[in-house]
Amino acid sequence: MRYVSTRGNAPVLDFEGVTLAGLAADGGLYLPEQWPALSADAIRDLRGLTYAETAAEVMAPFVGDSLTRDELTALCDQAYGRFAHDAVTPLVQLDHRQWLLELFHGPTLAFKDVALQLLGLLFERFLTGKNRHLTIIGATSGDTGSAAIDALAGREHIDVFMLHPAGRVSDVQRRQMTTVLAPNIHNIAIQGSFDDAQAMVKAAFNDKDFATRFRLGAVNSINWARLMAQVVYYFYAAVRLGAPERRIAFAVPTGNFGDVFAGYVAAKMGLPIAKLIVATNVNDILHRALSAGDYSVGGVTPTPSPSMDIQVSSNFERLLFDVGGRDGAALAEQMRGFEASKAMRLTNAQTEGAAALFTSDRVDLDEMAIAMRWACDHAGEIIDPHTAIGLAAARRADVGDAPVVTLATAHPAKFPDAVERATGARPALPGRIGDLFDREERYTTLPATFEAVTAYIAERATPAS
Ligand SMILES: Cc1ncc(COP(=O)(O)O)c(C=O)c1O
Ligand SMILES: N[C@@H](CCOP(=O)(O)O)C(=O)O
Repeated sequence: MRYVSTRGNAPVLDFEGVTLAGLAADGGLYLPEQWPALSADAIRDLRGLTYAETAAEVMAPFVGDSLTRDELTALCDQAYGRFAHDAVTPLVQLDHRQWLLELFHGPTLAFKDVALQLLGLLFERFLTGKNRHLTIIGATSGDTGSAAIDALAGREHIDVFMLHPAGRVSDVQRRQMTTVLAPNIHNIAIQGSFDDAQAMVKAAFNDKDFATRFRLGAVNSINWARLMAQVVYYFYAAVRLGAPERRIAFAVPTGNFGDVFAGYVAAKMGLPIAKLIVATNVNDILHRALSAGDYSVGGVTPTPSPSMDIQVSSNFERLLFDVGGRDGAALAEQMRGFEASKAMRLTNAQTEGAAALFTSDRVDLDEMAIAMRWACDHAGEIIDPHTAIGLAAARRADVGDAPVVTLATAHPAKFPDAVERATGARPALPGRIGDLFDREERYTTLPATFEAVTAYIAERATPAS
């Protein structure tokens, strides 16, 4: 499998190359040159497989010859062996039409573990014995950070510098990151928003001297391997609900457009998806883009679903490239315009291409709380604020008679205050992190400037040999 950049001007790489590269050298994002297809028979054959077996089947075409099939199977067994539920990502039925896909049974209680447990192992496999070191620079609005830190703490060939927006993640999310005291983990609270942090990560990759000096790598969903691993649970859920004979709709609480783009990839591979429902909170740039073609950045409003308080959505670029005809030069021009003015109109091809599969919705605070109460009163399920945004959109979407699966992206105990406000129930942390609030925290606060952050990293990171 070969991977190309959305901006058309970076080296074509294989799976190992793309996993280690993160952002493409031309500032774009990597995608497979062609979408691999799974036939209806191949999808039917996924029935009855375990999650790890499904993962190896679905990911094999993307991995190509970068790993043997036995190696891929062993990595999947290891990655998903740490999940606290036998099904890894179990389905829960809410009523005759609505389902939840619980993606939060991994070590840090959010869907990010599904990809990052595997990515940690892939990094190790590709770096070991090659005398190579990777400096990870990541941005988090709360969940990617803890999942990446859990997956990479103590690994020999990797340093992690994780930027989170100071005061804008929940206490549980912050402590899941800052109480990991391994010497290769460096937590930085920046005095700005998640968008500022993400912009700094991209600027570091685009600073060729810095990126080469420290051999930068990515754990955010700019890294293709993240998305590849997330494609799996769409197949896993859909075959359990009757695919390929039945079409399934998915409602996805969305921020950086990674999770829902993985659903798009599943559809491109042949999974019969009725609709992908993009659910945003009041930071609604993606809803405006998909419903009216208007991708223009407003200010970020802090909400009880902080992981989705995002304006500039990395993976939207991947969709615009794919539905817009895969013209890297034209997209590079469009993205340059966006980066300069913080606004762009989608082309007709992009709007129409997206409308074939996506619909979108914006969910405000009251609607979110109502969805939380409905899940609790109607089905006895306590859900987190992000999942509630997905569920609110799922319940009012028009998808014909397709079952609707809302991705339950985080455990409610990560956001106890918001859950308690809406439902009156205060979810407890699972026993394995029950002592989180007794642990020592360590992090550094820095201004949200590229100079401050890169100077801090340069003093501590291992230069490429
Ligand atoms: C709990 C939770 N839900 C939803 C999202 C949105 O996912 P994505 O950024 O892939 O759109 C995030 C952050 O990414 C998250 O942490
Ligand atoms: N919501 C995310 C933001 C980063 O998204 P990513 O999927 O690109 O890593 C978070 O929790 O950090």
